[in-house]
Amino acid sequence: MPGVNVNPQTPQEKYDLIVSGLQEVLGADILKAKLDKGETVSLYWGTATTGRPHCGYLVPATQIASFLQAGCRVKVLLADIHGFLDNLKAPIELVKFRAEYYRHCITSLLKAVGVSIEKLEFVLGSSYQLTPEFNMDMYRLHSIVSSHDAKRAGAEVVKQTDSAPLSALIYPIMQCLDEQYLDVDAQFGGVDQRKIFALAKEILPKVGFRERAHLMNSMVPGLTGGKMSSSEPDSKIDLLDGPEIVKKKLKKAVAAPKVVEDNGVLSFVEYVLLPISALQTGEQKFVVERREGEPLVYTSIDQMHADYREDILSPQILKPAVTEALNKLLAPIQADFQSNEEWQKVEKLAYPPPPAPEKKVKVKKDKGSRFPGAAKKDVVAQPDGHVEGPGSAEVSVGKAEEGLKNLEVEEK
Ligand SMILES: N[C@@H](Cc1ccc(O)cc1)C(=O)O
Repeated sequence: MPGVNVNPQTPQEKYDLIVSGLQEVLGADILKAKLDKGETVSLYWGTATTGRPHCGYLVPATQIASFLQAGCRVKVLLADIHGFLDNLKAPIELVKFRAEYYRHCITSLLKAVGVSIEKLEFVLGSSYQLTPEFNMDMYRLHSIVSSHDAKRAGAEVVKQTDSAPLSALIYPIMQCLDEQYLDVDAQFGGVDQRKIFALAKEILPKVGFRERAHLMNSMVPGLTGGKMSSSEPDSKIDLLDGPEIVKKKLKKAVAAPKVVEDNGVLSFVEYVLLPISALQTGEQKFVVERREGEPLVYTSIDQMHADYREDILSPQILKPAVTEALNKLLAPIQADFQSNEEWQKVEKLAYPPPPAPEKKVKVKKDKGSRFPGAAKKDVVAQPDGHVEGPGSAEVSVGKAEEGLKNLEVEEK
């Protein structure tokens, strides 16, 4: 956001701050018209509550910080039903705990990037998406959108398979309708949401609702290289990862020397660290210490790219600087977590540990299990809970650990 006024007064300055750092804006006139009338722009960002929020969430959080600084009213949609539609195997109660976990994470995350969270409102999807009104409007939209168009809209967002469940078609339409029900002027999301945004722009007016603006940020490569994926623990840095883990993960991060394209570490500086510095101090600044010589002081990403291409700024000196800055951002989040029992409790409920792995044990003594004739034989506790052993029928005895309750065993 070089040259952007972070304390905007005029409509133009406000507009410039809102769109700074974005890759694409659809319906700019909608925003400008509001600003010109001296009115407050309201917008929302939705997140489906699935895997644990990781450091990649700092990117939208930083953008939201800019929106708030520009005077916008911001809603964060905790899209629990979308989380369910996206992963039908996750029971709905789990998705709700996840929504609660997300609320804690995002609140703390926004505080960490310097946003005063009073200006922000969280909305739980299921709080209005289950009402008769919303559902009737869904049916109206279903009647005017072809399954082909619904499928295409979700192509980059919803899991695609040959015989996708109907939920994959409902998801994008529901996201379109959220704009109406959240009563906002604009929706913000990654460019991966573009096709859903385009569908919303097309279909809302057809059922008598107003067309919204759409703000998109680029898909920022994951900090550790490649795509950040919630399902691969090492590919992302969890918000609760302590300083040593962050250091280790960043050390392993892919950041080829001299290559600025698809460089997750540099992108993190560009989309998170520099904008945060600008919002907090009025100027973009990032300092890289060197073992010899003066520290390198950067005030724009272009300077950093130029030095990186020349290897003046090497991954070896960049990574420790980013590690330190990231740990500084994460420290207050982790302190919040440590001091918030409710958050800790909900974490356990939202992400229960995976079932105990298969365990081979030798039974020393059977103190009355429901496992006839198990004593002194080799038994295997299966992850799904039943215990198998030679000469025995499979007996289901609950979780693996549970199944061993009455057996005095020797680990093999
Ligand atoms: N589609 C968004 C989540 C979302 C859900 C509903 C919305 O209304 C907005 C956004 C994602 O990929 O994470």
